[in-house]
Amino acid sequence: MPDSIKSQEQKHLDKVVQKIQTAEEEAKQRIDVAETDEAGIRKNFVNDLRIKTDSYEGLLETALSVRQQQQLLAERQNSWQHATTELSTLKRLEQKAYFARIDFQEGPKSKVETIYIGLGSFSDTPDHFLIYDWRAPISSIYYDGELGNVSYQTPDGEQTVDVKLKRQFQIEDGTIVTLYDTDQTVTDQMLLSALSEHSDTKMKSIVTTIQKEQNQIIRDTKSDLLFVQGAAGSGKTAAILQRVAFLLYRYRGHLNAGQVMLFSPNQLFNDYIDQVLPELGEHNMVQMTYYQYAGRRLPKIDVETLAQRFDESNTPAQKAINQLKGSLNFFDAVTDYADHLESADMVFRNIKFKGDVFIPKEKIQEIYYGFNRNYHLGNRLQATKEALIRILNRRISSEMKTKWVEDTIQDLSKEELDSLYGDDPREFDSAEKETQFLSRKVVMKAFDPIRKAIVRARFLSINNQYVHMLRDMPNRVDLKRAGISVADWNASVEESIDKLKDHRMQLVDTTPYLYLYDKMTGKGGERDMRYVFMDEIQDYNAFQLAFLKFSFPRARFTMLGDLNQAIFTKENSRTLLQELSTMFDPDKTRVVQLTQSYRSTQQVTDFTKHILKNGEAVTAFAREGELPTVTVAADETAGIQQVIAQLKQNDEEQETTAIIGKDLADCRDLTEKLKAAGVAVTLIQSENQRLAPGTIVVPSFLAKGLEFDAVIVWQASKSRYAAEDERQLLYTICSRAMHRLTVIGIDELSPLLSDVPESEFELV
Ligand SMILES: Nc1ncnc2c1ncn2[C@@H]1O[C@H](COP(=O)(O)OP(=O)(O)OP(=O)(O)O)[C@@H](O)[C@H]1O
Repeated sequence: MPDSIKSQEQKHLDKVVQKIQTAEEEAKQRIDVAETDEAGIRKNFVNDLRIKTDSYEGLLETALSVRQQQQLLAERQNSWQHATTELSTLKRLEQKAYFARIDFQEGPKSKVETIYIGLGSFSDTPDHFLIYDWRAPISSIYYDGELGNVSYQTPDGEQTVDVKLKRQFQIEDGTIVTLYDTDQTVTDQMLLSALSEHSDTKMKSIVTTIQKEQNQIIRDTKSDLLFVQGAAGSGKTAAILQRVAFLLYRYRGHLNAGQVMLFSPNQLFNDYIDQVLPELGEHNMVQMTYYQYAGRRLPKIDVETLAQRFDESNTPAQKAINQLKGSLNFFDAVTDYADHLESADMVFRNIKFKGDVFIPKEKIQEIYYGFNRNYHLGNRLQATKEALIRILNRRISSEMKTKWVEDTIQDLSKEELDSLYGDDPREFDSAEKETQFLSRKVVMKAFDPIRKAIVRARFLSINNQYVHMLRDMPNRVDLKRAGISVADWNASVEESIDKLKDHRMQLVDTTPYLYLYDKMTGKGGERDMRYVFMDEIQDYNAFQLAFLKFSFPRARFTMLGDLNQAIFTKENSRTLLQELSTMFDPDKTRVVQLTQSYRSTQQVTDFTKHILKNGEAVTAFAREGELPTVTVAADETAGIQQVIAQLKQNDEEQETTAIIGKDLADCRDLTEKLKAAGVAVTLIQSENQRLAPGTIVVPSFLAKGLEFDAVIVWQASKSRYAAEDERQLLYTICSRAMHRLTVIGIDELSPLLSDVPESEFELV
């Protein structure tokens, strides 16, 4: 690139930066004005306000004046907010005004236009944009195409332009460090340098180097279901975060971050990605793991944790049962069962008062089933509650005459009396009237828990109902076809009952349980949620997906996953896809496949992909690195020595390392031994822990979605990874490495690695 171009661009940049600085000054002034005005209004508010309460007109005048002041304040606050947001965008732009320039022509005769693209828009006059936001429709041409004709979507339809120049900049503190012109033949220099950087405990935005396929995901506005199958490291997570930023921009004013939700694989991952949106000047969306989502609604039940689920070793019968409980078939069966409750079989509980039955369950049942067929579960329950409240109100008078009420009144202390009288006048015509007043108050207070129990539908029993449903299931699903004997099913029901008694539940039961509860109580889901994102979809089951669709009826779904990394559902993940396809309108479903892996060097990607058999396609990105190393240590002590030596080298070369063991027990053991040898490491034991800088030791099931400069696979031995269904797990672990992969087996290496050609690793 000739220096003259660089200096011309620098001149242009200087001009833009100068205008940004002017705009910053203006924004600051507006902030000052708003602050002074606000202080003034508040001060005058007190001085000016004359409270006139002697006449109706006076009251009205006072109210109007308060309202007027409030409006003035709100306006100032609005303009303060606006200017503050603008100032923070300007400050970011001042450092790095833009990262790309595009020259294009709208038609053969039109003149060539130049635009610059950055993290936010900036214009010096309303129609003169010096910088375009990367999310603006026109900016799409930077990501979507090379030179020549490129189309992009505008709110008015598709537009095609002839791109003449595509230039990328690296700018630091207002100075152009480098710039490249790109065309088809040149590898993307910016991407290469972005990918060669060291890992961090926080993910960064990829706005400057979004790739064409990723751009399709980011800018999709049509699909009800956008499904992305993407190889490990293909930027699925990166793409959804930029997609959230895009949607918040595209639907500004109609969509806020609270209406966007991301289900992520674990809390560590939430922690890892939580800076990306703020970096882009947006608020974070609602972020939760499915476990947290379900657990939040089941505060009294201990839901099985990830670690417990990972350690579970199920018999073939249990596996078949879990598979059935996670299927769409089962979802339909629960729906049927719930519909059937409209006419029979709802389980009721007595409403009790002071240990005695107050309204018997038979009575409740009579009321509940007394409404006509037009009543569905939701309004039937509502009508029942209303009827029960009426019964309760009628019982007040008779209860007032009982002995306990009289006794209670006798024993009331002065404070208790005062609180019963409240603000009511204490003048009564007779002592009898006064007793009556107090009796009513005493009874109403005592009935309060009953009132609450009715309002909260405590006369229903979700636990009993769930058990009833499980017992009834053999009538609704074809157990034989699912490969389950009646005896095995019944045994599993008993097991669920035992767990429930102990306030525990397997994850596979939580969703049918919640779904049944929502159906019983007529909940229609959260209608306000507009976009739901689900990462690592391969570890969900179809029931969960159907339930989320039911729970967020107005949301559009973006689901991302990698069938190669199904560490919990294993081979079942393939049936998930089929089931998913029946849940959404095919015309509104879009499937995108990402095969290029950006995370790892070519050498690491080539190695890891040979772990898979019949896996989804993975292509390495041409970034060179060293060959992975494989060691088979004679015993554990030798293995640990190898870990220590490797850590030393990684530290010297400033490569952040994660040592990934299979389960928690292995990781604990290794951590202790490393610490005893004087090596500083942090053990990550649960998904609720924070990611720590420095070397970490982490069990496989918590490493999902994360990445590290260097990975040491601890105990890649036959004793740990031998079963065919552990291939995906081993693949997931190895694919966390960005630059360096060290595989250490003890005694005998895992046979799952035997297909990796010798030329793809170094034996040490
Ligand atoms: N277009 C891009 N520009 C720069 N970096 C990118 C790009 N796409 C992906 N990356 C980087 O590649 C790495 C992997 O991306 P990400 O974690 O989003 O992949 P993933 O598909 O979710 O992977 P996995 O399924 O293995 O968790 C990240 O460091 C991300 O920043």
